[in-house]
Amino acid sequence: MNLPAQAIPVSVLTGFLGSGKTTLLNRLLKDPALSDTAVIINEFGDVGIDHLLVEQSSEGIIELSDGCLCCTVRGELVDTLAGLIDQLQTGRIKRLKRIVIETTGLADPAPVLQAVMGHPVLMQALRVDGVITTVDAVNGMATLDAHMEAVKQAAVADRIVITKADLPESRDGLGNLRLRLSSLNPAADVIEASDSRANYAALFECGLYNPETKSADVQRWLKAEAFDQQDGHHHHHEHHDGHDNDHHHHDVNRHDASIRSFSLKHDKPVPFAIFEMFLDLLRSAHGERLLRVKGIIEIAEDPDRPLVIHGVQQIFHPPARLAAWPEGKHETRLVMITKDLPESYVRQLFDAFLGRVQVDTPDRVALTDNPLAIPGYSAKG
Ligand SMILES: Nc1nc2c(ncn2[C@@H]2O[C@H](COP(=O)(O)OP(=O)(O)OP(=O)(O)O)[C@@H](O)[C@H]2O)c(=O)[nH]1
Repeated sequence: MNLPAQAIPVSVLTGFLGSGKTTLLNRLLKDPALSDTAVIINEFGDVGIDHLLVEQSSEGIIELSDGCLCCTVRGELVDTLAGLIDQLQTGRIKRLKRIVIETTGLADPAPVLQAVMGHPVLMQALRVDGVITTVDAVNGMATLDAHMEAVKQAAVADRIVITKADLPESRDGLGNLRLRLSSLNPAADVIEASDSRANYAALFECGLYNPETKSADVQRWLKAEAFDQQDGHHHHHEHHDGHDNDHHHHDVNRHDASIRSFSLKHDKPVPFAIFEMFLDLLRSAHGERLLRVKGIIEIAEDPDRPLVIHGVQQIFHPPARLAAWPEGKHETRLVMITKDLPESYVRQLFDAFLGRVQVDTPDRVALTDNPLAIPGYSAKG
């Protein structure tokens, strides 16, 4: 996790096909707060030659060549980012305050985040600001029903922008769409594009580093309270193999039912090796299912300097140490958004590693012996 002010913030703008990413970005780029922003746009069908494209970056726009960012263009994204950093360091670009990567509508944003936070060179120079996801007020519900990618894009967002809410045909469904989005992702701020407040301040600077205070702002970044409020709503899921039986949510789509958002806490210091084992097991056995994991950990060996972790699927940023705890009590907090990984399973694993074993739950040895066993779920999928 890069905290220093020099690290360039990277925002990922995602959202389903035609949901209004480019329209939103064009509007935002008129704001002087977004001057000196390099925009990397990954379009289908564009033909580009890498060095030519990177040269265009002095004008602020880089378009990646065709293909899906999550697979074929992934290497190119890393090259493009590395090229930008190189040009900045060698003085060919004078100023670069921010990078925005607009993904294709079908892309899973996870690999884009991973490219920034899991790459040994890039992560020296860049820091993840956040994920902004556009959701179309007219077609959003149907898109979420039909496309898992759209559900994932909403689930990993830090900010969700509802577009086209100005169109009269969106009115009837808007309330339900908002409910669905906040149930999928309780921590993301949801804002309408037509709202004058959908501006730079509302959509950017959602990362751990707060440029105003020039320090880490854990509360703003982790938003653990939002997950706590949500926890109560989720408990009914757990007894039914992930199927939703709550009468208030009878229309929840099966895609949404596979997504879980929850927080874990512990009020005693955790030996580093124990925490590392817990996380390693989760990553190696269920990495694909961890859409996003953030946390602040009280480590027994150095309890005054909390460890901050951030991961997307298997890839975790190397943990950062904060100089001190944010105000309030020292407490380990982890927030997770998972897919096909029930909260109860992760909770039991966490408890087992911390030695908080209940009579009817397996202990650490039992879980490490058979880490792939999730009740009600097959090992793959
Ligand atoms: N009325 C209205 N139209 C919008 C809004 N946002 C986008 N649109 C229109 O929706 C269409 C698609 O918008 P784009 O910004 O191109 O969407 P996109 O997500 O970038 O599209 P792709 O790159 O194809 O995935 C365009 O015709 C826009 O003018 C909005 O808030 N209100």
